[in-house]
Amino acid sequence: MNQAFHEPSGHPPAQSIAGGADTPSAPGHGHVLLVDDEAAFQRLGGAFLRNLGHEVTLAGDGVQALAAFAQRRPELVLLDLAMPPHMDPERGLELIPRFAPVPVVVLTGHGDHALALRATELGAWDFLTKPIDPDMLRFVVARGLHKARLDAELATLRAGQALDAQGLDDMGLVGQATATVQLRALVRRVAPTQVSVLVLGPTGTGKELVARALHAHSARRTAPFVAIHCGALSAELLESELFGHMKGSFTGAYRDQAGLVEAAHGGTLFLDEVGEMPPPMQVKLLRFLQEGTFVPVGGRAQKRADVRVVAATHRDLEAMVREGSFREDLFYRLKGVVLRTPSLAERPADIPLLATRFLHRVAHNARLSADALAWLMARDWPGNVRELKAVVESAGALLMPPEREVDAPLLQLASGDMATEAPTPGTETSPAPAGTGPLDAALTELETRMVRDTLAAAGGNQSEAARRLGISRVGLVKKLTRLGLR
Ligand SMILES: Nc1ncnc2c1ncn2[C@@H]1O[C@H](COP(=O)(O)OP(=O)(O)OP(=O)(O)O)[C@@H](O)[C@H]1O
Repeated sequence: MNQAFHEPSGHPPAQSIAGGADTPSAPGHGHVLLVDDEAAFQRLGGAFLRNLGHEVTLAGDGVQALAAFAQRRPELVLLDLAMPPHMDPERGLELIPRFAPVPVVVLTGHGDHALALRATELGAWDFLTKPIDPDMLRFVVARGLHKARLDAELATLRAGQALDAQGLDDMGLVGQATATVQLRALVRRVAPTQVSVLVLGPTGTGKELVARALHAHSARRTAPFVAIHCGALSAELLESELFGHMKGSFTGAYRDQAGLVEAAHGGTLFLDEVGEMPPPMQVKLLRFLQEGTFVPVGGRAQKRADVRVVAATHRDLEAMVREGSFREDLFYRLKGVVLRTPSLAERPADIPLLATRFLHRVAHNARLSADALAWLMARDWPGNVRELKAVVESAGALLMPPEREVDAPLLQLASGDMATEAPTPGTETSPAPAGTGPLDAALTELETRMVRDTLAAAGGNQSEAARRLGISRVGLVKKLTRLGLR
Protein backbone atom coordinates (compact mmCIF):
# COMPACT_ATOMS: atom_id res chain seq x y z
CA MET A 1 0.00 0.00 0.00
CA ASN A 2 1.12 3.49 -0.67
CA GLN A 3 1.35 6.00 2.05
CA ALA A 4 2.31 9.62 2.27
CA PHE A 5 5.03 8.97 4.82
CA HIS A 6 8.54 10.24 4.45
CA GLU A 7 11.41 9.33 6.72
CA PRO A 8 11.16 12.26 9.17
CA SER A 9 14.22 14.36 8.52
CA GLY A 10 16.69 14.57 11.37
CA HIS A 11 15.00 11.65 13.18
CA PRO A 12 16.44 8.19 12.70
CA PRO A 13 13.84 5.50 12.08
CA ALA A 14 13.06 3.26 15.03
CA GLN A 15 15.34 0.28 15.43
CA SER A 16 13.11 -2.17 17.14
CA ILE A 17 9.69 -2.81 18.48
CA ALA A 18 9.13 -0.58 21.47
CA GLY A 19 6.90 -1.34 24.39
CA GLY A 20 9.14 -3.07 26.89
CA ALA A 21 9.11 -0.66 29.78
CA ASP A 22 6.00 -0.60 31.87
CA THR A 23 6.27 3.05 32.76
CA PRO A 24 3.36 5.42 32.41
CA SER A 25 3.54 7.66 29.37
CA ALA A 26 4.22 11.36 29.69
CA PRO A 27 1.14 13.59 29.47
CA GLY A 28 0.03 13.84 25.85
CA HIS A 29 2.06 10.78 24.97
CA GLY A 30 0.74 7.27 25.05
CA HIS A 31 1.16 3.63 24.21
CA VAL A 32 -0.08 2.77 20.72
CA LEU A 33 -0.49 -0.70 19.23
CA LEU A 34 0.08 -0.45 15.47
CA VAL A 35 -1.33 -3.46 13.63
CA ASP A 36 -0.32 -3.60 9.98
CA ASP A 37 1.27 -6.31 7.85
CA GLU A 38 3.24 -3.90 5.71
CA ALA A 39 6.85 -3.66 6.84
CA ALA A 40 7.38 -0.23 5.31
CA PHE A 41 4.33 1.20 7.02
CA GLN A 42 5.32 -0.38 10.33
CA ARG A 43 8.76 1.16 10.04
CA LEU A 44 7.72 4.61 8.92
CA GLY A 45 4.49 4.89 10.87
CA GLY A 46 6.16 3.45 13.98
CA ALA A 47 9.11 5.83 13.70
CA PHE A 48 6.82 8.79 13.12
CA LEU A 49 4.77 8.06 16.25
CA ARG A 50 7.84 7.36 18.36
CA ASN A 51 9.35 10.61 17.29
CA LEU A 52 6.22 12.30 18.56
CA GLY A 53 7.02 10.77 21.94
CA HIS A 54 4.59 7.83 21.85
CA GLU A 55 5.49 4.31 22.75
CA VAL A 56 4.69 1.96 19.87
CA THR A 57 4.13 -1.80 19.85
CA LEU A 58 4.07 -3.34 16.39
CA ALA A 59 2.05 -6.35 15.25
CA GLY A 60 1.98 -7.83 11.75
CA ASP A 61 -1.27 -9.82 11.95
CA GLY A 62 -4.32 -10.44 14.10
CA VAL A 63 -2.74 -13.17 16.19
CA GLN A 64 0.27 -11.05 17.05
CA ALA A 65 -2.00 -8.11 17.76
CA LEU A 66 -4.15 -10.02 20.24
CA ALA A 67 -1.07 -11.46 21.93
CA ALA A 68 0.51 -8.02 22.29
CA PHE A 69 -2.78 -6.61 23.55
CA ALA A 70 -3.09 -9.35 26.16
CA GLN A 71 0.50 -8.93 27.28
CA ARG A 72 0.25 -5.23 27.85
CA ARG A 73 -2.80 -3.19 27.13
CA PRO A 74 -2.17 -0.16 24.89
CA GLU A 75 -4.12 3.06 25.18
CA LEU A 76 -4.96 3.16 21.48
CA VAL A 77 -5.01 0.63 18.63
CA LEU A 78 -4.29 1.52 14.99
CA LEU A 79 -5.64 -1.36 12.95
CA ASP A 80 -5.25 -2.10 9.26
CA LEU A 81 -8.24 -4.22 8.32
CA ALA A 82 -6.70 -6.22 5.45
CA MET A 83 -4.00 -8.48 6.85
CA PRO A 84 -2.57 -11.91 6.29
CA PRO A 85 -3.24 -14.75 6.10
CA HIS A 86 -6.58 -13.95 4.44
CA MET A 87 -6.13 -10.29 3.49
CA ASP A 88 -9.86 -10.23 4.09
CA PRO A 89 -11.11 -7.03 5.75
CA GLU A 90 -13.98 -9.04 7.26
CA ARG A 91 -11.41 -10.83 9.44
CA GLY A 92 -9.98 -7.48 10.45
CA LEU A 93 -13.44 -6.29 11.43
CA GLU A 94 -13.79 -9.26 13.78
CA LEU A 95 -10.83 -7.99 15.75
CA ILE A 96 -12.37 -4.65 16.65
CA PRO A 97 -14.59 -5.77 19.56
CA ARG A 98 -11.69 -7.79 20.99
CA PHE A 99 -9.84 -4.57 21.83
CA ALA A 100 -12.72 -3.00 23.80
CA PRO A 101 -12.69 -0.70 25.73
CA VAL A 102 -9.49 0.65 24.15
CA PRO A 103 -10.28 3.04 21.28
CA VAL A 104 -9.55 1.57 17.84
CA VAL A 105 -8.70 3.65 14.76
CA VAL A 106 -9.05 1.59 11.59
CA LEU A 107 -6.84 2.13 8.57
CA THR A 108 -8.71 1.51 5.33
CA GLY A 109 -7.91 1.81 1.66
CA HIS A 110 -8.87 4.97 -0.15
CA GLY A 111 -12.59 5.07 -0.93
CA ASP A 112 -13.48 2.21 1.42
CA HIS A 113 -16.21 4.24 3.06
CA ALA A 114 -18.60 1.31 3.44
CA LEU A 115 -15.91 -0.64 5.29
CA ALA A 116 -15.07 2.31 7.49
CA LEU A 117 -18.75 2.68 8.41
CA ARG A 118 -19.08 -1.00 9.27
CA ALA A 119 -15.96 -0.75 11.40
CA THR A 120 -17.49 2.18 13.27
CA GLU A 121 -20.67 0.19 13.82
CA LEU A 122 -18.59 -2.56 15.36
CA GLY A 123 -17.09 -0.15 17.85
CA ALA A 124 -14.14 1.44 16.02
CA TRP A 125 -13.72 4.94 17.30
CA ASP A 126 -12.35 6.61 14.15
CA PHE A 127 -10.79 5.75 10.80
CA LEU A 128 -7.98 6.97 8.59
CA THR A 129 -7.66 6.27 4.90
CA LYS A 130 -4.44 5.21 3.27
CA PRO A 131 -2.25 6.74 2.03
CA ILE A 132 -2.07 8.28 5.43
CA ASP A 133 -1.47 11.95 5.91
CA PRO A 134 1.02 12.29 8.79
CA ASP A 135 -0.72 15.40 10.12
CA MET A 136 -4.01 13.52 10.27
CA LEU A 137 -2.28 10.62 11.96
CA ARG A 138 -0.75 12.89 14.58
CA PHE A 139 -4.09 14.57 15.17
CA VAL A 140 -6.19 11.39 15.37
CA VAL A 141 -3.71 9.65 17.66
CA ALA A 142 -3.58 12.64 20.02
CA ARG A 143 -7.37 12.80 20.12
CA GLY A 144 -7.67 9.03 20.61
CA LEU A 145 -5.25 9.09 23.54
CA HIS A 146 -7.11 12.00 25.07
CA LYS A 147 -10.35 10.04 24.83
CA ALA A 148 -8.73 6.96 26.35
CA ARG A 149 -7.61 9.01 29.35
CA LEU A 150 -10.98 10.65 29.84
CA ASP A 151 -12.62 7.21 29.73
CA ALA A 152 -10.20 5.91 32.35
CA GLU A 153 -10.77 8.91 34.62
CA LEU A 154 -14.51 8.56 34.30
CA ALA A 155 -14.36 4.86 35.17
CA THR A 156 -12.29 5.64 38.29
CA LEU A 157 -14.67 8.40 39.38
CA ARG A 158 -17.68 6.16 38.87
CA ALA A 159 -16.11 3.36 40.89
CA GLY A 160 -15.34 5.81 43.71
CA GLN A 161 -18.87 7.18 43.68
CA ALA A 162 -20.33 3.69 43.77
CA LEU A 163 -18.23 2.93 46.85
CA ASP A 164 -19.28 6.12 48.59
CA ALA A 165 -22.91 5.42 47.82
CA GLN A 166 -22.62 2.12 49.67
CA GLY A 167 -21.55 3.97 52.80
CA LEU A 168 -18.96 3.14 55.35
CA ASP A 169 -19.36 -0.59 55.33
CA ASP A 170 -18.69 -1.00 51.62
CA MET A 171 -15.84 -3.24 52.74
CA GLY A 172 -18.26 -5.64 54.42
CA LEU A 173 -17.00 -4.72 57.89
CA VAL A 174 -20.27 -3.92 59.59
CA GLY A 175 -20.28 -2.19 62.97
CA GLN A 176 -20.54 1.16 64.66
CA ALA A 177 -18.40 0.64 67.75
CA THR A 178 -15.46 3.03 67.91
CA ALA A 179 -13.04 0.14 67.45
CA THR A 180 -14.79 -0.97 64.24
CA VAL A 181 -14.98 2.55 62.84
CA GLN A 182 -11.26 2.95 63.50
CA LEU A 183 -10.53 -0.41 61.93
CA ARG A 184 -12.33 0.56 58.73
CA ALA A 185 -10.41 3.85 58.62
CA LEU A 186 -7.13 1.98 59.00
CA VAL A 187 -8.05 -0.49 56.28
CA ARG A 188 -8.79 2.37 53.91
CA ARG A 189 -5.48 3.98 54.74
CA VAL A 190 -3.31 0.89 54.51
CA ALA A 191 -5.04 -0.79 51.55
CA PRO A 192 -3.55 1.30 48.72
CA THR A 193 0.02 0.85 50.03
CA GLN A 194 2.34 -2.10 49.48
CA VAL A 195 3.15 -2.77 53.15
CA SER A 196 2.55 -6.23 54.52
CA VAL A 197 -0.21 -6.41 57.08
CA LEU A 198 -0.59 -8.63 60.10
CA VAL A 199 -4.17 -9.02 61.34
CA LEU A 200 -4.44 -10.11 64.95
CA GLY A 201 -7.60 -11.06 66.79
CA PRO A 202 -9.56 -13.90 68.35
CA THR A 203 -11.32 -16.44 66.19
CA GLY A 204 -14.37 -15.31 64.24
CA THR A 205 -13.68 -11.59 64.61
CA GLY A 206 -13.34 -10.85 60.90
CA LYS A 207 -9.60 -11.24 60.19
CA GLU A 208 -10.21 -12.74 56.77
CA LEU A 209 -12.81 -10.07 56.08
CA VAL A 210 -10.18 -7.42 56.83
CA ALA A 211 -7.74 -9.14 54.46
CA ARG A 212 -10.37 -9.17 51.70
CA ALA A 213 -11.18 -5.52 52.34
CA LEU A 214 -7.49 -4.61 52.05
CA HIS A 215 -7.37 -6.37 48.71
CA ALA A 216 -10.63 -4.88 47.46
CA HIS A 217 -9.44 -1.36 48.24
CA SER A 218 -6.00 -1.72 46.71
CA ALA A 219 -4.81 -1.29 43.14
CA ARG A 220 -4.49 -5.09 43.13
CA ARG A 221 -8.24 -5.60 43.28
CA THR A 222 -8.54 -6.85 39.69
CA ALA A 223 -5.94 -9.57 40.35
CA PRO A 224 -6.71 -12.62 42.52
CA PHE A 225 -7.11 -12.77 46.30
CA VAL A 226 -5.77 -16.16 47.35
CA ALA A 227 -6.17 -17.53 50.88
CA ILE A 228 -4.40 -20.44 52.50
CA HIS A 229 -4.75 -21.86 56.00
CA CYS A 230 -1.21 -22.43 57.19
CA GLY A 231 -2.10 -24.84 59.99
CA ALA A 232 -4.10 -27.29 57.94
CA LEU A 233 -1.19 -28.91 56.08
CA SER A 234 2.16 -30.53 56.84
CA ALA A 235 5.30 -28.53 56.02
CA GLU A 236 5.83 -30.52 52.79
CA LEU A 237 2.28 -30.13 51.54
CA LEU A 238 2.19 -26.49 52.49
CA GLU A 239 5.37 -25.84 50.53
CA SER A 240 3.96 -27.56 47.47
CA GLU A 241 0.64 -25.76 47.87
CA LEU A 242 2.34 -22.38 48.14
CA PHE A 243 5.21 -22.68 45.69
CA GLY A 244 3.99 -25.46 43.39
CA HIS A 245 5.86 -28.59 42.36
CA MET A 246 7.48 -30.22 39.37
CA LYS A 247 6.33 -33.45 37.82
CA GLY A 248 7.86 -36.46 39.60
CA SER A 249 9.04 -34.50 42.63
CA PHE A 250 7.05 -36.81 44.92
CA THR A 251 4.70 -39.76 44.60
CA GLY A 252 1.55 -38.51 42.99
CA ALA A 253 3.14 -35.47 41.34
CA TYR A 254 2.03 -36.48 37.84
CA ARG A 255 2.51 -33.08 36.30
CA ASP A 256 3.99 -29.68 36.98
CA GLN A 257 1.68 -27.76 39.24
CA ALA A 258 1.82 -24.03 39.89
CA GLY A 259 1.39 -22.96 43.51
CA LEU A 260 -0.83 -20.39 45.17
CA VAL A 261 1.92 -17.76 45.18
CA GLU A 262 1.89 -17.85 41.40
CA ALA A 263 -1.90 -17.91 41.32
CA ALA A 264 -1.91 -14.73 43.40
CA HIS A 265 0.56 -12.92 41.10
CA GLY A 266 -0.37 -9.25 40.96
CA GLY A 267 -2.84 -9.73 43.80
CA THR A 268 -2.96 -10.56 47.50
CA LEU A 269 -1.91 -13.72 49.31
CA PHE A 270 -3.72 -14.24 52.62
CA LEU A 271 -1.83 -16.46 55.05
CA ASP A 272 -4.47 -17.47 57.57
CA GLU A 273 -3.31 -18.77 60.95
CA VAL A 274 0.29 -18.00 60.08
CA GLY A 275 1.18 -18.83 63.68
CA GLU A 276 0.55 -22.48 62.86
CA MET A 277 3.07 -22.53 60.04
CA PRO A 278 5.59 -25.37 60.55
CA PRO A 279 9.14 -24.06 61.23
CA PRO A 280 10.71 -25.45 58.00
CA MET A 281 8.16 -23.51 55.99
CA GLN A 282 8.79 -20.35 57.98
CA VAL A 283 12.32 -20.20 56.53
CA LYS A 284 11.07 -20.61 52.97
CA LEU A 285 8.36 -18.04 53.41
CA LEU A 286 10.89 -15.58 54.79
CA ARG A 287 13.10 -16.04 51.72
CA PHE A 288 10.16 -15.40 49.45
CA LEU A 289 9.15 -12.29 51.37
CA GLN A 290 12.68 -10.93 51.28
CA GLU A 291 13.57 -11.67 47.70
CA GLY A 292 10.25 -12.15 45.94
CA THR A 293 11.61 -15.42 44.52
CA PHE A 294 10.87 -19.07 45.16
CA VAL A 295 11.71 -22.49 43.79
CA PRO A 296 8.89 -25.00 43.23
CA VAL A 297 9.28 -28.35 45.02
CA GLY A 298 11.57 -30.53 42.89
CA GLY A 299 12.55 -27.61 40.67
CA ARG A 300 15.83 -25.79 40.10
CA ALA A 301 14.91 -22.54 38.42
CA GLN A 302 13.95 -19.64 40.60
CA LYS A 303 10.59 -18.09 39.93
CA ARG A 304 9.35 -14.67 40.80
CA ALA A 305 5.91 -13.51 41.85
CA ASP A 306 4.58 -10.14 42.86
CA VAL A 307 2.14 -10.57 45.72
CA ARG A 308 1.12 -8.51 48.68
CA VAL A 309 1.07 -10.63 51.80
CA VAL A 310 -1.56 -10.26 54.49
CA ALA A 311 -1.12 -12.67 57.40
CA ALA A 312 -3.48 -13.37 60.28
CA THR A 313 -3.50 -15.31 63.49
CA HIS A 314 -5.48 -15.63 66.72
CA ARG A 315 -2.28 -16.66 68.52
CA ASP A 316 0.08 -14.45 70.48
CA LEU A 317 2.89 -14.29 67.92
CA GLU A 318 5.13 -12.22 70.15
CA ALA A 319 4.93 -14.87 72.86
CA MET A 320 5.65 -17.53 70.23
CA VAL A 321 8.73 -15.59 69.16
CA ARG A 322 9.88 -15.43 72.79
CA GLU A 323 9.33 -19.18 73.18
CA GLY A 324 11.18 -19.82 69.94
CA SER A 325 8.31 -21.48 68.06
CA PHE A 326 7.96 -18.61 65.56
CA ARG A 327 10.93 -17.03 63.78
CA GLU A 328 11.64 -13.51 64.93
CA ASP A 329 12.86 -12.37 61.49
CA LEU A 330 9.68 -13.66 59.87
CA PHE A 331 7.57 -11.99 62.54
CA TYR A 332 9.13 -8.60 61.81
CA ARG A 333 8.83 -9.13 58.08
CA LEU A 334 5.11 -9.91 58.31
CA LYS A 335 4.38 -7.19 60.79
CA GLY A 336 4.51 -4.20 58.47
CA VAL A 337 1.32 -2.79 59.93
CA VAL A 338 -0.68 -4.56 62.62
CA LEU A 339 -4.47 -4.37 62.51
CA ARG A 340 -6.47 -5.75 65.44
CA THR A 341 -9.95 -7.20 65.25
CA PRO A 342 -11.40 -7.04 68.78
CA SER A 343 -13.65 -9.71 70.30
CA LEU A 344 -17.38 -8.97 70.34
CA ALA A 345 -17.15 -8.57 74.11
CA GLU A 346 -14.91 -5.56 73.53
CA ARG A 347 -17.42 -3.95 71.13
CA PRO A 348 -20.95 -4.82 72.24
CA ALA A 349 -22.21 -1.73 70.42
CA ASP A 350 -21.75 -3.68 67.17
CA ILE A 351 -24.11 -6.49 68.16
CA PRO A 352 -27.50 -4.94 67.20
CA LEU A 353 -26.26 -3.77 63.80
CA LEU A 354 -24.46 -7.01 63.00
CA ALA A 355 -27.43 -9.12 64.12
CA THR A 356 -29.87 -7.07 62.04
CA ARG A 357 -27.66 -7.38 58.95
CA PHE A 358 -27.34 -11.13 59.39
CA LEU A 359 -31.09 -11.52 59.93
CA HIS A 360 -31.87 -9.54 56.79
CA ARG A 361 -29.68 -11.83 54.74
CA VAL A 362 -32.02 -14.74 55.40
CA ALA A 363 -35.30 -12.89 55.95
CA HIS A 364 -35.10 -9.46 54.43
CA ASN A 365 -38.11 -7.88 56.14
CA ALA A 366 -37.77 -9.60 59.52
CA ARG A 367 -36.90 -7.79 62.75
CA LEU A 368 -35.53 -8.52 66.18
CA SER A 369 -37.83 -7.98 69.17
CA ALA A 370 -36.66 -5.98 72.17
CA ASP A 371 -36.21 -9.15 74.24
CA ALA A 372 -34.19 -10.67 71.37
CA LEU A 373 -31.81 -7.71 71.38
CA ALA A 374 -31.50 -7.90 75.15
CA TRP A 375 -30.74 -11.61 74.92
CA LEU A 376 -28.10 -11.03 72.22
CA MET A 377 -26.42 -8.33 74.28
CA ALA A 378 -26.42 -10.39 77.46
CA ARG A 379 -25.02 -13.59 75.98
CA ASP A 380 -21.32 -14.47 75.76
CA TRP A 381 -20.03 -15.00 72.24
CA PRO A 382 -16.89 -17.14 72.47
CA GLY A 383 -17.07 -17.70 68.70
CA ASN A 384 -17.47 -13.94 68.21
CA VAL A 385 -19.10 -12.62 65.01
CA ARG A 386 -19.07 -16.04 63.36
CA GLU A 387 -21.17 -17.47 66.18
CA LEU A 388 -23.50 -14.48 66.30
CA LYS A 389 -24.04 -14.82 62.58
CA ALA A 390 -24.82 -18.54 62.81
CA VAL A 391 -27.36 -18.07 65.63
CA VAL A 392 -29.18 -15.14 64.05
CA GLU A 393 -29.30 -16.72 60.61
CA SER A 394 -30.68 -19.97 62.05
CA ALA A 395 -33.32 -18.07 63.98
CA GLY A 396 -34.26 -16.18 60.82
CA ALA A 397 -34.59 -19.46 58.96
CA LEU A 398 -36.90 -20.82 61.68
CA LEU A 399 -39.40 -18.01 61.18
CA MET A 400 -42.60 -19.21 59.58
CA PRO A 401 -44.15 -16.64 57.24
CA PRO A 402 -46.04 -14.41 57.75
CA GLU A 403 -44.19 -14.14 61.07
CA ARG A 404 -41.56 -11.43 60.94
CA GLU A 405 -40.30 -11.05 64.46
CA VAL A 406 -37.42 -13.01 65.94
CA ASP A 407 -37.81 -13.13 69.72
CA ALA A 408 -35.53 -14.31 72.51
CA PRO A 409 -36.94 -17.86 72.78
CA LEU A 410 -36.42 -18.40 69.07
CA LEU A 411 -32.82 -17.21 69.35
CA GLN A 412 -32.36 -19.47 72.32
CA LEU A 413 -33.67 -22.39 70.30
CA ALA A 414 -31.44 -21.53 67.35
CA SER A 415 -28.39 -21.25 69.58
CA GLY A 416 -28.88 -24.65 71.15
CA ASP A 417 -28.80 -23.04 74.58
CA MET A 418 -32.18 -24.60 75.37
CA ALA A 419 -30.76 -28.07 75.65
CA THR A 420 -28.88 -27.30 78.82
CA GLU A 421 -31.72 -25.54 80.55
CA ALA A 422 -34.55 -26.92 82.64
CA PRO A 423 -37.67 -27.22 80.53
CA THR A 424 -40.31 -24.59 81.09
CA PRO A 425 -43.94 -25.65 80.99
CA GLY A 426 -45.00 -26.55 77.48
CA THR A 427 -41.44 -26.71 76.14
CA GLU A 428 -40.49 -30.34 76.04
CA THR A 429 -36.78 -30.53 75.43
CA SER A 430 -36.77 -34.05 74.11
CA PRO A 431 -39.21 -35.48 71.62
CA ALA A 432 -41.68 -37.97 72.99
CA PRO A 433 -40.71 -41.55 72.30
CA ALA A 434 -42.27 -42.69 69.08
CA GLY A 435 -45.62 -44.16 70.01
CA THR A 436 -46.65 -47.47 68.62
CA GLY A 437 -49.97 -48.20 70.27
CA PRO A 438 -53.40 -47.03 69.18
CA LEU A 439 -53.58 -44.48 72.00
CA ASP A 440 -50.30 -42.86 70.90
CA ALA A 441 -51.45 -42.77 67.30
CA ALA A 442 -54.76 -41.19 68.25
CA LEU A 443 -53.07 -38.60 70.47
CA THR A 444 -50.60 -37.70 67.75
CA GLU A 445 -53.38 -37.31 65.27
CA LEU A 446 -55.36 -35.14 67.67
CA GLU A 447 -52.29 -33.03 68.47
CA THR A 448 -51.52 -32.59 64.77
CA ARG A 449 -55.04 -31.49 63.98
CA MET A 450 -55.21 -29.05 66.89
CA VAL A 451 -51.87 -27.48 66.13
CA ARG A 452 -52.59 -27.18 62.43
CA ASP A 453 -56.05 -25.74 62.95
CA THR A 454 -54.95 -23.28 65.61
CA LEU A 455 -52.06 -22.09 63.47
CA ALA A 456 -54.39 -21.61 60.52
CA ALA A 457 -56.90 -19.73 62.69
CA ALA A 458 -54.10 -17.48 63.92
CA GLY A 459 -53.19 -16.63 60.32
CA GLY A 460 -49.87 -18.47 60.63
CA ASN A 461 -48.75 -16.32 63.56
CA GLN A 462 -46.85 -18.73 65.79
CA SER A 463 -46.87 -16.53 68.89
CA GLU A 464 -50.64 -16.16 68.70
CA ALA A 465 -51.15 -19.87 67.99
CA ALA A 466 -48.93 -20.76 70.96
CA ARG A 467 -50.93 -18.41 73.20
CA ARG A 468 -54.21 -20.01 72.09
CA LEU A 469 -52.82 -23.49 72.68
CA GLY A 470 -51.51 -22.45 76.09
CA ILE A 471 -47.93 -23.37 75.34
CA SER A 472 -44.79 -21.32 74.78
CA ARG A 473 -43.70 -20.23 71.33
CA VAL A 474 -40.61 -22.44 71.50
CA GLY A 475 -42.79 -25.34 72.61
CA LEU A 476 -44.90 -24.81 69.50
CA VAL A 477 -41.88 -24.71 67.21
CA LYS A 478 -40.67 -27.99 68.68
CA LYS A 479 -44.08 -29.56 68.28
CA LEU A 480 -44.23 -28.45 64.66
CA THR A 481 -40.87 -30.08 64.06
CA ARG A 482 -41.77 -33.29 65.87
CA LEU A 483 -45.11 -33.59 64.09
CA GLY A 484 -43.51 -32.94 60.71
CA LEU A 485 -45.55 -29.78 60.19
CA ARG A 486 -42.66 -27.45 59.18
N1 LIG B 1 -17.50 -6.72 61.06
C1 LIG B 1 -18.12 -7.71 60.40
N2 LIG B 1 -19.16 -7.43 59.61
C2 LIG B 1 -19.81 -8.41 58.95
N3 LIG B 1 -19.49 -9.71 59.03
C3 LIG B 1 -18.46 -10.04 59.81
C4 LIG B 1 -17.71 -9.06 60.53
N4 LIG B 1 -16.73 -9.69 61.20
C5 LIG B 1 -16.86 -11.00 60.91
N5 LIG B 1 -17.89 -11.21 60.08
C6 LIG B 1 -18.35 -12.50 59.57
O1 LIG B 1 -18.04 -13.48 60.55
C7 LIG B 1 -17.54 -14.66 59.96
C8 LIG B 1 -16.13 -14.92 60.46
O2 LIG B 1 -15.26 -13.92 59.94
P1 LIG B 1 -13.75 -14.26 59.49
O3 LIG B 1 -13.69 -15.61 58.85
O4 LIG B 1 -13.25 -13.10 58.72
O5 LIG B 1 -13.10 -14.34 60.93
P2 LIG B 1 -11.61 -14.76 61.32
O6 LIG B 1 -11.21 -13.83 62.41
O7 LIG B 1 -10.76 -14.81 60.10
O8 LIG B 1 -11.86 -16.20 61.89
P3 LIG B 1 -10.77 -17.38 62.16
O9 LIG B 1 -9.75 -16.84 63.11
O10 LIG B 1 -11.62 -18.46 62.80
O11 LIG B 1 -10.23 -17.76 60.83
C9 LIG B 1 -17.59 -14.46 58.47
O12 LIG B 1 -18.80 -14.98 57.98
C10 LIG B 1 -17.58 -12.94 58.32
O13 LIG B 1 -18.23 -12.57 57.15
